[in-house]
Amino acid sequence: MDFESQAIIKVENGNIFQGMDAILQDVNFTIEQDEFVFLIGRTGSGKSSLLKTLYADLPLKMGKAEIVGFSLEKIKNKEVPFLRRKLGIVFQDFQLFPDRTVAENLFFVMKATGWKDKSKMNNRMIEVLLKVGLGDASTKMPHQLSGGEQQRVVIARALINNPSILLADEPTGNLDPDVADGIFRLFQEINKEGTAILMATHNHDLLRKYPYRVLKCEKGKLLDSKTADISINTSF
Ligand SMILES: Nc1ncnc2c1ncn2[C@@H]1O[C@H](COP(=O)(O)OP(=O)(O)OP(=O)(O)O)[C@@H](O)[C@H]1O
Repeated sequence: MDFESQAIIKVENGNIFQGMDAILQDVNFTIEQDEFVFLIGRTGSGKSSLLKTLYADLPLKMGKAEIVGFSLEKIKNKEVPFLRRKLGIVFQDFQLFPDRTVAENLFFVMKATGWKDKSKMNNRMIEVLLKVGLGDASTKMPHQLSGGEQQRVVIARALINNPSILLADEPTGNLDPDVADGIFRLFQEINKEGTAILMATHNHDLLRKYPYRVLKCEKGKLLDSKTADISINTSF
């Protein structure tokens, strides 16, 4: 039996590019199955670029990275949907379809990721909505929900395929502090149930309140609170 902890993400000497521009160099980190990790750094420092590389929206041109069993330096276009099926992605550019109900939004992702059985789809739709505290929202249109509720639907959608890890880019941005707190607590519950979380955030309050591990993009490097002293009090 293997008693070693299970790495969900392992990046070795990774280089993050936007086109020809090197954004982060010599990136090294591992995230284990049960971890909750904040990703911080000033605006433009490379947080989104790193997350996009992890879900294969940007190519890993140099170095090695493994995520949920896929090697990013080798991944082929046709394999990307299979990678994304194993990830939960909560991103600002992955918003809900405004002209479809909550249920239709969730079914859309299910169909795109290979679900076929209508009654299983219906059960899973109800299950993920209950998990995010929106058991009665399935027939609503996104505009009939508050910002925090819409974000919960986005999280429900990310949970559909039981991902091993959630990648979240500013999931509490644009929300009132109380609502942001509720969304954050939801992420904590999801984490306690065994899903790793990598969350990019500018929210100083969260960082002060919850002493999770921190990865910080700074001057083209990725610092890790496991091995470096990262100040979260300075502006970032
Ligand atoms: N689509 C793109 N094409 C070219 N360059 C880009 C693109 N998106 C981002 N960049 C550049 O890559 C660098 C890192 O941006 P990125 O969005 O990863 O930063 P970030 O830390 O997520 O910022 P923020 O906190 O504002 O979201 C910036 O210099 C940015 O201008």
